Amino acid sequence: MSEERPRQRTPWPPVPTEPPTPHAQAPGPGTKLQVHYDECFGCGELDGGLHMRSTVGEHAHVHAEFTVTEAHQGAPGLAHGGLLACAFDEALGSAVGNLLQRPAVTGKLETDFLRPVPVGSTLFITAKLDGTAGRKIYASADGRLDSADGPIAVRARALFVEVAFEHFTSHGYADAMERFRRTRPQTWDINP
Ligand SMILES: CCCCCCCCCCCCCC(=O)SCCNC(=O)CCNC(=O)[C@H](O)C(C)(C)COP(=O)(O)OP(=O)(O)OC[C@H]1O[C@@H](n2cnc3c(N)ncnc32)[C@H](O)[C@@H]1OP(=O)(O)O
Repeated sequence: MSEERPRQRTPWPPVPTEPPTPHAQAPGPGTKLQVHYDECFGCGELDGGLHMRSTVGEHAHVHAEFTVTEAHQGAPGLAHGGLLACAFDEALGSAVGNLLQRPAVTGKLETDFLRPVPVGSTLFITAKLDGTAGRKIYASADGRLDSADGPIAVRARALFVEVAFEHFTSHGYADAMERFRRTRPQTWDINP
């Protein structure tokens, strides 16, 4: 189960990109990121949610931790892969949204599950921005077992696509922007 084991991987990002430039008002290293929406399954306050919290690291990285509980099992004593993918979606989305301050949704999310993740373990996830190409934002993340320098258990790569705020109001709740602002008043006053 060495993390050096070669795996067939396609080039990433898959298209030519610009370097990702954090927004001038992006939170700096050490900032503990706020919940972006209090009913979010990943970071919100919902019973049964993942309750993930993220912190901005150096070099436009975002660090998140996800502790696997009995409520997250797939096989006995082991995390469900789909739930792990969800934790990565949250960490990657948090990096994209907070560092670029651009509203974006996940268009594609790819995960490599390299090691089993047992109940009681904590995944230390580091997400980073890899490049942008117009509305397309590429990001990737590693999840290490039980410490920031533990073995990599899960890797993920994602494409986020920037959307207008109308994406949320026309496909979700009509009052989506009020709901976002109720949780984080200033963030959603930015112009996309
Ligand atoms: C702002 C402050 C934020 C604060 C913090 C926030 C934290 C958030 C944390 C939350 C975390 C949780 C986050 C969540 O859970 S987000 C929820 C899960 N995601 C969704 O619901 C998204 C559903 N999909 C859509 O709405 C549309 O399909 C989108 C908007 C994605 C694109 O439809 P649209 O009609 O608008 O655009 P387009 O189709 O012309 O595509 C545009 C470009 O993208 C390329 N493309 C698209 N899809 C794929 C694909 N699968 N593989 C490869 N490429 C793909 C496409 O080829 C094109 O490229 P090009 O031809 O231009 O070269």
